[in-house]
This record gives sequence, structure tokens and C-alpha cells, in this order.
Amino acid sequence: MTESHSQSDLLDHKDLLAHMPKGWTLSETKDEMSKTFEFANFASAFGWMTHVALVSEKMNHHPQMLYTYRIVEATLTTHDAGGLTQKDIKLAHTMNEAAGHA
Ligand SMILES: C[C@H](O)[C@H](O)[C@H]1CNC2=NC(N)=NC(=O)C2=N1
Repeated sequence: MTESHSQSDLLDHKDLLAHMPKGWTLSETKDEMSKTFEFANFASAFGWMTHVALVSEKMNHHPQMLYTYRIVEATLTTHDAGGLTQKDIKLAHTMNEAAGHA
């Protein structure tokens, strides 16, 4: 029987590992995923962060982003679910595309 996966259901680890967006890594506790994005300069980094912020507002799903000049450390989790869901996968792909990563 195929279960119906809602966007906010916790993903199991096998699913996660099979569908990790490019460059993202699972935390030890497997309830967060992170990626460090490096940009050519500060303006590019901050422009990307601004774009991500607006997209995440539309999705009502927000990343943690810690930046230092042109390096941005992004972390995703679904706080309401206490772990990783399809929303995190979707936002990770969106962040990758906006950074020009396949
Ligand atoms: C009230 C608001 O809908 C919730 O707090 C949203 C906002 N953005 C969110 N972002 C993330 N990453 N996880 C959440 O559970 C979440 N919940």
C-alpha cells in the first residue's frame, strides 16, 4: 500500500540519503541538512540570501543562514515536525538552483 506523504511528514533516513540535493550533508542526528555556499563576492552572497529569504517567505519554510562576507552556511530542518521533511528537500533544490548549482 503506498502511503500518502504529506509535505510535512518526517522523511526516513533511506529516503533522505537517496534524495539528498547536490552538496548537502545530513547532520549526525539526521534531523538537519547543511551546505556551505561560496560566492564571488559579498554582493552576490547577500543577493542570493535575499532571493532565498523571499522565496522561503512564499513557501513559509525558512532556512538558517549564517554568512561571513562571501561564504554562507545554510542549514535546513522543519521545526514544526522536529526533523527533515519534503519541504526541506524542496527548499534545498531551490537554493541550489539560485546559486547555479545543478
Ligand atoms: C508560524 C509559521 O507558519 C511556522 O513557524 C513556519 C515558519 N517557517 C518554518 N521554517 C522551517 N524551517 N520550519 C518550520 O517548521 C517553519 N514553520
